[in-house]
Amino acid sequence: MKVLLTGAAGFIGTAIWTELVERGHDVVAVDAYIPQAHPVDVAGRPDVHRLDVRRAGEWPELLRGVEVVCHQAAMVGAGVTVADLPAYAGHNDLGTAVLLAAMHAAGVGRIVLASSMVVYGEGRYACAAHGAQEPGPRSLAALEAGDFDNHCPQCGGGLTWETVPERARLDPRSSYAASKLAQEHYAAAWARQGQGSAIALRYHNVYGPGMPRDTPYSGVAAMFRSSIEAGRAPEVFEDGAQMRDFVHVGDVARANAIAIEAVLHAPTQRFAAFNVCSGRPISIGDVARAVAAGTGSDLAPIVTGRYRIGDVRHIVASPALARSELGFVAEVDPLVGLPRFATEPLRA
Ligand SMILES: O=c1ccn([C@@H]2O[C@H](COP(=O)(O)OP(=O)(O)O[C@H]3O[C@H](CO)[C@@H](O)[C@H](O)[C@H]3O)[C@@H](O)[C@H]2O)c(=O)[nH]1
Repeated sequence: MKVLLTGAAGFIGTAIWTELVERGHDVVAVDAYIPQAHPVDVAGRPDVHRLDVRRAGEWPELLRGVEVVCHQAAMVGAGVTVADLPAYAGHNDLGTAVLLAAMHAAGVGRIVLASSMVVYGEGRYACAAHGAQEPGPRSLAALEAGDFDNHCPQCGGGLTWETVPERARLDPRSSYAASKLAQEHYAAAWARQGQGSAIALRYHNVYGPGMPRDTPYSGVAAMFRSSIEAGRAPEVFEDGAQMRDFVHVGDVARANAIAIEAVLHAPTQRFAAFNVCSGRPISIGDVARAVAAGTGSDLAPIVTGRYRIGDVRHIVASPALARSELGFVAEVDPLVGLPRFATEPLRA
């Protein structure tokens, strides 16, 4: 199958590219031009077509004969400042819209889109007395007082977290999250109007070799190992009990390959979203301990009680729909993958 892969030179794109080639697919590798804090250097890579993702004129030639597009190119991270808003909208929203229009014009009707768990906002919660709850953002006063947990809006009591299914309420809370949800909406509209079919893969916390090193936009696992390499103990925010799902980049690549094969045979006018996660929830404190153990360092993680405004408390995916509909099950347990990640090469 001929697949056009955008973001091919990035951390996740590189892993997908390898997986697709191993499966015998013909890959048109594109590095969509996204000037950001940590640009991917494709100088000296004639196998990667470099273009500005927002420029329509460059797509028709590349899309010739393509059956499925795998769209990974995006500006990532949580949105560090308000000044980032136009960059997220330009590269993620407009970039995707331009690509979808070009696909329609070229008669390419299948797309797999990289989305994110950030479209959910907070995870899912239940109160023992009042059942399912959707807490709003945590107040600054509560965070300042070291009260990191969400509370039941009805009784103020504690909430237990639950895994988030794809049908959960969508509540994007950052510029990045807004742009990821917009990408999903554009893909759904394109599928309906243009007789296409789209699958969005909502990645949870992805880690693995080639991950960008310590930048404001990189994930916490890379930050923890960078701290240790610099001789500093990893700093765990809040109380370290916040829960996430850490999924290995190799599993993410496999999920994309499976989705590409599935979307080719999916009915037209269909949009479907799937969580891509390990299915093995882990606390951030345990992530820090797993990475520290893998480095062999005796620098124990420090729980600082510091916090980031806008962080959600717990966000843990349900892997059930991806398993039942796509047949995707992650292989790498974070308790094995994170210590191993501690000594794998990172991207500068
Ligand atoms: O030095 C640090 C940095 C972060 N954290 C905590 O670690 C957790 C995870 O943080 P992070 O790795 O930044 O991921 P998330 O906040 O879960 O996810 C956001 O940040 C990721 C990295 O940019 C993006 O991939 C996601 O889409 C985006 O939602 C949060 O509770 C942070 O407070 C620490 O304890 N210490």
